This record gives sequence, C-alpha cells and structure tokens, in this order.
Amino acid sequence: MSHHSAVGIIGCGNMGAALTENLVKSWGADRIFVFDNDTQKQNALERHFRVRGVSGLDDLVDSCETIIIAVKPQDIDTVLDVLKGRWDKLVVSIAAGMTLRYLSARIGSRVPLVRAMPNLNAVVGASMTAISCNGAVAEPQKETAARVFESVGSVVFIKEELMNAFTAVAGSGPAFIAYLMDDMDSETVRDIFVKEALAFGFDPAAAEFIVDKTMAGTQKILQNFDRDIFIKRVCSKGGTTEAGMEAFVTRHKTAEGLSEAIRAACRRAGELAKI
Ligand SMILES: NC(=O)C1=CN([C@@H]2O[C@H](COP(=O)(O)OP(=O)(O)OC[C@H]3O[C@@H](n4cnc5c(N)ncnc54)[C@H](OP(=O)(O)O)[C@@H]3O)[C@@H](O)[C@H]2O)C=CC1
Ligand SMILES: O=C(O)[C@@H]1CCC=N1
Repeated sequence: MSHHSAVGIIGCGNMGAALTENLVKSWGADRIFVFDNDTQKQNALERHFRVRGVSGLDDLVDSCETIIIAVKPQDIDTVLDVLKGRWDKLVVSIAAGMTLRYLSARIGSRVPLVRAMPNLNAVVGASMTAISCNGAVAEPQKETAARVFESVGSVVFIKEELMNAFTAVAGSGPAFIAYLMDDMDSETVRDIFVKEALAFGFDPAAAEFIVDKTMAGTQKILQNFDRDIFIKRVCSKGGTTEAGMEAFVTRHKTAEGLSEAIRAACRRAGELAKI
C-alpha cells in the first residue's frame, strides 16, 4: 500500500497522459485516478499504467484528495463547476494562462488552489515545473503539490505574475528547443532563453536554472521520442506553443525568431486568461 494520498487527473490528453506515465512510478498506480470525456484516451491510460478510471467528474472528486485539472483552458469551466465549494480538496490547475484569481472566483476562495506549469518532459521524469498557491493552501498541501511534481522532475515556487513568462520559457520552450535542435547551436539557444527570461523579470539564478532544466529535459526526451510528434504534443490546440511556433513562419530559424516565439507564447497565455 502506498503512503501517498490519492491524486485524480482530469483530462488524459498530451499532458494528463505524460503526468500519469511518470507519476505512476513513484506514486503508485492504485493511488492515481483518471477521467476524460473521451473514454478511449482514459481507457488507454488504465490499460497501459493500471491506474484507476472513473465514470464521471463527481466520482473522481469524491475518490481523491488532490485533483489535477489537465483540460484545455477553453474547457475548464465545466470542471470548475464540480469543484465549487470543495474546500476539503487540494485543486491543482495546469491550464496555461488561467489565473488563481479567475479559478478561485469560480470555485470559492476558501478552496486550496495551486496553479502549476509542468512540461511534457515529465514523460521521462525531467519536467521543469513552477508552482504558485492561493491563500487557502496550507503548508502540508504545498508539500503535497511539490511532491507530485517532484515525482516527474524539478520544481520551483514562483510569484504568480511570472507564471505566463514561465509558461512560455519552460512550458512551450521544449517545442521551440526541439524545433531548432538541428539548426542552432545549443549555447545560442540557451543564451536567448536566458535573455528573454531575464527580460520577463526572473532573477539570473532562477532564469539559468529554469532554462538549463528545460533544455536538459528536452534533450533527454528526444533521445527516444520522435521530434515532430513531440512538438505536436507540446502544442495544445489554441494554446501558447501554437502562438509561439507561428513566429518561425516569418522569422524562420533565427535568434530573432526564437525571441519572438517566446514572447508570443507569453502574450497568448495572457489572452487565454480572458477567454
Ligand atoms: N501539452 C503540453 O505540453 C502542456 C499542456 N499544459 C496544459 O495542460 C492542459 C491540457 O493540455 P493538453 O494535454 O495539451 O490538451 P489535450 O487536448 O491533449 O488534453 C485535454 C483532454 O481533456 C479532455 N477534456 C475536455 N473537457 C473535459 C472534461 N470536462 N472532463 C474531462 N476531460 C475533458 C479533452 O477531451 P477532448 O479532446 O474530447 O476535448 C482532452 O482529451 C492545458 O490547459 C494546457 O495549457 C501545461 C503544460 C504543458
Ligand atoms: O501550448 C500550450 O498552450 C501548452 C502550455 C505550455 C505547453 N503547452
């Protein structure tokens, strides 16, 4: 029997599946519950990783102490409705752009709420994840959130105002790194990412840590993963990475193109907050 509390993952798409695939190793399959509207995606995770499937959102919420929302920002409201007033739970949203303020307003400010941004390198235990919490999150719950994401890689706590920037650099960043891998040397790529992270307001130590972990994780996953499929999976439909990748269409694989990709991804995160 695992000593971990039960974690429920809502949404078994690119990121929900990536989290499940590696979290299962340290957390224990019997403590992970999954739900997706698309039963095929949910069933695939149940089959491959022996995690527990449930038949609806209410079932998942009742079965778990910690609930990770891994649906697209555009789909989040239905999920938030089920979590309204559930101050007995720890709610973790990984949706790009969705602010603690918005989420708290929908589910109630007393509900312990974490905004987190992992990346797809979680599949190989090499995610770089940032975490921000609302005022209702108690110290042990912060530790739980950190342990969940430490199970799939590295974790930093950041101020929420840096979350959209983090999303561009570390959430979408793996797609940009993969896209440029064969055409730009990695020192140049690193320098541009660090420069943009500093411009967003990260201090130098944090900027370098986040960029180095993101680059190392992407290099690790690409050893055994098709590059184009990987890029596609980082690109959530209508999300920050898609917006960033568009920059390369006009600016091509240049330093200027990468800077603009990172900035466009950050801008898109800001737009998603208003959907
Ligand atoms: N992809 C990535 O690298 C990263 C993504 N994220 C964030 O993770 C979230 C998910 O992104 P991603 O995995 O790419 O998206 P996907 O579309 O691949 O996965 C989301 C899944 O959630 C399902 N879904 C939609 N509504 C519900 C609902 N009410 N209940 C249960 N399941 C539902 C979707 O089904 P259907 O397709 O039928 O709508 C889909 O299977 C986004 O908010 C994104 O910002 C964060 C970090 C990195
Ligand atoms: O493209 C997106 O919107 C998500 C968030 C970060 C990576 N993928």
